Amino acid sequence: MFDTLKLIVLALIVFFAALGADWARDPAYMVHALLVMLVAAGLFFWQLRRMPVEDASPVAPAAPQGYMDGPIRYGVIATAFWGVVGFLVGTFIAFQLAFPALNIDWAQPYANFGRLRPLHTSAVIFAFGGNALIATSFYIVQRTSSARLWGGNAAWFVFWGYQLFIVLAATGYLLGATQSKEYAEPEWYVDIWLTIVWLVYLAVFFGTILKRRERHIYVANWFFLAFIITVAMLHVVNNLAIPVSIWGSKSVQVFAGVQDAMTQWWYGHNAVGFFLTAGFLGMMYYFVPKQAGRPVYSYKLSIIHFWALIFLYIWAGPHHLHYTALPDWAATLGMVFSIILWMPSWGGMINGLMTLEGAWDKIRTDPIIRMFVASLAFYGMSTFEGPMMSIRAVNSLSHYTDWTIGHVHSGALGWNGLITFGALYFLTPRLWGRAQMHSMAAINLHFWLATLGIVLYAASMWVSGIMEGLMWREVDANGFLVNSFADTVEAKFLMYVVRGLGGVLYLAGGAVMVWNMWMTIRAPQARPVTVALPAE
Ligand code: HEM
Ligand code: HEM
Ligand SMILES: [Cu+2]
Repeated sequence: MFDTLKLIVLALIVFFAALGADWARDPAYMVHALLVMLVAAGLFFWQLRRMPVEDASPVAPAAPQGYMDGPIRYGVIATAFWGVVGFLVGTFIAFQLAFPALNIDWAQPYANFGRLRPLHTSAVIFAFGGNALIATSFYIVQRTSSARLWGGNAAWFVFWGYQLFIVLAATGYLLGATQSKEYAEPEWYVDIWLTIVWLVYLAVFFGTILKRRERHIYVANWFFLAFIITVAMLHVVNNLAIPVSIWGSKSVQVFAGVQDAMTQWWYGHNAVGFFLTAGFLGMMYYFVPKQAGRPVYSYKLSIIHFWALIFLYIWAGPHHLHYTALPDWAATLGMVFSIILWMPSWGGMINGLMTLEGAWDKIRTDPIIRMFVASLAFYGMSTFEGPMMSIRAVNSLSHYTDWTIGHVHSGALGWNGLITFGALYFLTPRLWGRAQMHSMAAINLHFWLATLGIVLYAASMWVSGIMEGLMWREVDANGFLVNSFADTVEAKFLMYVVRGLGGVLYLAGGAVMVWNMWMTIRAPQARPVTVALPAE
């Protein structure tokens, strides 16, 4: 009965998607409708073939046992795949900025900087970071709750639904569909789809916590839960829009003017705070103690900095809107909260680093631990730099310059990137039942390629950012501006090349990791995959 219903729904989706493709008002909508039609048709036939013939034996299949690691294995591969794609596009747009001729004529308008930039930011944040968060949260919540993922195949829906979201978003950008909100570029129907997937994700995660067999909810799960709930709220409010037509991708924002700007940066800043910070802290609180073989340094500190972090982050958004039409008091509020935010941020860093107390020698001997430590160091750096940049006087120099880009990437490449690599190295052997990663030397090489890449990236952007900021405000004795905008662009050329080379190194490190993961997965199995059953 339920299976037949599924078939009917899928057939309806195929029908309406075909209609949408025919009546589409723009190319992005048409391509997306065709894509949805193909996916739904594929699912229709898959479902049809799975349905039992009439007199099939009535024996019910045994209820699955143990942890549900299938979607996590796929998530680990997806994380590595989208990571390399995102780094590749990042490196390409970095060279586009240095050599504008790379906006190749015949590939216009699809491959110009304007369309590839959001492709990069979404690929690294949502595809690479998002898959890492979903996979690790599913892994961690099961182990720390001694329970199998709630909701049966819902976890598979979350995985595949999320990949569909990524493909719709990415192809949409290339075809010119965007609502022009940074980190929230996808158009209305893609947003609706993500909302559905995200609510199922929340249900699976929270359902697993509810059926846990441990009395205690481990602190990593608090961070993941805060991340999932807050991102749902941010996503829905920031994407409130009215479509111009249900057969087209264009929509109109509900908010206008400065209200729209404030909503956007409330979203944008908390995407950093909850997606790139709280979720990744959840990862940190599981993998660092596990890999170090030590308990968390201070459980009390983890609780205090958790509540401080989520309370403070939400107010800091206006630091993105200094010297705009936003009222001064609001900008001051954002600035003050940003400065206070330094403390709980460092609380997290200290808790992570001090977990190594008594095991400091591991930094020398264990390349995975070294990745975690470097990641925490970059987290500490960018959460010191951020509060500083929130101060109005500093922001008047840094805003609109490459300093911001340097800040972003010391956090993104250093903190988010390195901790994810460490987590992938931790998970791959365990999920595929191998004794350890294929090559420790390759992890070491990856560490140095990535670190050197970050250093080149951040250093070149600090130099070029502060230089252009100072050049823009330089005036002569009569009060006239000394430099034209083009002068600053010219002056930055060398720094852009250095940044691009940093990207090449970081990308090369990613390629080494993919090779290492591939070799590990291919190696003969050392122990059974289901190592542990949820404790009864
Ligand atoms: C190979 C590595 C990478 C390279 C070469 C690279 C390069 C770039 C470039 C050239 C830009 C545009 C800058 C501009 O418009 O002036 C950019 C923007 C951005 N990238 Fe990356 N990127 C890399 C990795 C990452 C990763 C791993 C993340 C996140 C996890 C990330 C997040 C971002 C964000 C958020 C922006 C927008 C910044 C802003 O608007 O202020 N990038 N990247
Ligand atoms: C206490 C922590 C932090 C504070 C107070 C903070 C503050 C700031 C400030 C003031 C800006 C510049 C706004 C502008 O002039 O336009 C900024 C930009 C940014 N920061 Fe942070 N930051 C923090 C941590 C981080 C971390 C850890 C990451 C990444 C993992 C990050 C990612 C970003 C991104 C992506 C932008 C660029 C937004 C855009 O304009 O597109 N921040 N941050
Ligand atoms: Cu911010």
